[in-house]
Amino acid sequence: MDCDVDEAQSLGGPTQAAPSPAADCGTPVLRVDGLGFRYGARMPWLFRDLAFTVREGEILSILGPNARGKTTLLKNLAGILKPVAGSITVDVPSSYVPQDHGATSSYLVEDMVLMGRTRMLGAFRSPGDADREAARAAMKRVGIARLAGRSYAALSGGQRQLVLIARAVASEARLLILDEPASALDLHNQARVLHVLGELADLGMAVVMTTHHPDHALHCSRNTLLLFGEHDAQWGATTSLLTASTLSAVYRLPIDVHALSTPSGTRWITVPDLDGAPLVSHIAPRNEDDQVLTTNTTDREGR
Ligand SMILES: Nc1ncnc2c1ncn2[C@@H]1O[C@H](COP(=O)(O)OP(=O)(O)OP(=O)(O)O)[C@@H](O)[C@H]1O
Repeated sequence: MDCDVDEAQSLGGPTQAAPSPAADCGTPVLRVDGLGFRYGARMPWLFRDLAFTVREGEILSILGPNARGKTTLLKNLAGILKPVAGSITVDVPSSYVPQDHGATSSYLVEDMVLMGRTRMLGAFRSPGDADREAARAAMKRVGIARLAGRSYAALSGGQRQLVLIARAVASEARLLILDEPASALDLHNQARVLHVLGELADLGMAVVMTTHHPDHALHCSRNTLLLFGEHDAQWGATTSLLTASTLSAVYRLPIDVHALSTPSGTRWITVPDLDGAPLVSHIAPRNEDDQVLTTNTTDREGR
């Protein structure tokens, strides 16, 4: 089979040109072209001219500092926000799992997961045995079968996160869009969720997820999108993109990347120097202090 190799996409960068995205034979299910967004005409652009592709069976990680627009990008991909520029093409049913776990619902967990079947049922059909079985299978896959009879509102934040992931799995979407799916989870459940996402990808599902864990991206994502400002985004093969120098520049913190040889292959781990954090806040976007990030800022007018 012939494999298309996508063009490398680099919108400037902290240290180097973006490496090419990894080649893949899967069919593209999500195509983003020239995407730009800002929350109002007088607001700064969060990102501009983004272009990337996600294929069936691929997990794309989106990384970047706080407030750089990762959630906003996911909301664009999920159709919750309308792009201000450019286009998004989604060729398969998708399901969005938000970062917020606000629990106002008094539904049982099994009913929450069953809601994932709504797209298949349409407006007027009640769930049948097959739908209940799909919901049960999704809960089992995510490891929350024992929570089925519990009230969703009475769960911990991490448990609710797993329920929402199970609901997305039950929906049989072919593209999962997940906002920090491991953020509220303990180490065991982080590993579990990454494992489940890997299994789903093996079955041909495409996954787009944001994460603050470079290790998670290195573990499971062929390609990564680094988002750190209007003029600074890179899309490329994860192991080539997430180097010590790039991560250190993006997060403004000395970060080492180590390769560990394990029986199942090379594992990459990132080690931040927690004493190396500058005293200035890293949260405020695009102020004068942020210039340290943009050592290789591209002149957008020249493109
Ligand atoms: N509805 C909104 N109206 C105006 N500005 C918004 C709105 N939602 C988010 N923002 C702003 O857009 C910027 C990007 O927010 P977003 O939540 O997309 O960032 P993020 O990269 O996901 O952040 P984090 O890593 O902290 O979750 C922030 O400065 C935020 O305050």
